[in-house]
Amino acid sequence: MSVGVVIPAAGKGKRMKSAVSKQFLDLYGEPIFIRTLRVMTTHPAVKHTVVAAGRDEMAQVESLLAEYGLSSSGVEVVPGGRERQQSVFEGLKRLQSEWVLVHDAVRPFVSHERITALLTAAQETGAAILAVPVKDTIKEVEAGVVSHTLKRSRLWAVQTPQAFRRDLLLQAHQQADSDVPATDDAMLVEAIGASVRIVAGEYDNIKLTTPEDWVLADAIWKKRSMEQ
Ligand SMILES: Nc1ccn([C@@H]2O[C@H](COP(=O)(O)OP(=O)(O)OP(=O)(O)O)[C@@H](O)[C@H]2O)c(=O)n1
Ligand SMILES: C[C@](O)(CO)[C@H](O)COP(=O)(O)O
Repeated sequence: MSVGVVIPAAGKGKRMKSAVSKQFLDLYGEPIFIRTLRVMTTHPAVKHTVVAAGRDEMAQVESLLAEYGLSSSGVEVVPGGRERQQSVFEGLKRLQSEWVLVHDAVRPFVSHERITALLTAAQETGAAILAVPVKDTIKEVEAGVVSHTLKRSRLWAVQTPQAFRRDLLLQAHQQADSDVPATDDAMLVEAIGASVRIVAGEYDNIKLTTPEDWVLADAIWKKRSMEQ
């Protein structure tokens, strides 16, 4: 199975409120995105990885790839876009593999076991995503008032990686409605009528987004260290 990876890493991390873009923040001795790349590039199915970096951060990414020994791991850097969707599209255009994984640079805790399960599921319908059942009750709100309570048993919190047949994802990006930025790639594939398979993720496959997430990251890191 030939798999290429797109790592969108061109965000500014506004919600993290950090001095530097959060993907560069240190996570126990290595930048977050380096830890994420190490997981993805060491999966046996992965042959080529493209990092979509901020235009003003490309040299920094290239330098860190060299510093942490990832330059010769089939990792290429391209300029990302103003929205995550554009960054993914730029990376996707560089891949030739039959299958593609799209994975946030700031999700360093995904496991090879879940990546393998995701790739297996994707081969059934051409698209599969990791997700976990929602634990809280979710409500729609309009003008500060609840307008609708969603049926929790049908709700999943979506993660990455997301796996697709490359030609399907390329078609989805090419046909995307640019007026409605997609917050994940599955949304684009759904929009062209493809079935997206849900694969059980892990609750510790968190996306580092706000300062509070560091507490979680620390606990996950310590738990993993004790298990080794
Ligand atoms: N124009 C963008 C925006 C986001 N991303 C990437 O998409 C992933 C998930 O996005 P998110 O967590 O929202 O990161 P930011 O956009 O940086 O965060 P914020 O919304 O708080 O600014 C991150 O790896 C981020 O670097 C990207 O490649 N290009
Ligand atoms: C793709 C994603 O991680 C799935 O939950 C999420 O939609 C990314 O959102 P962000 O605002 O770009 O972090």
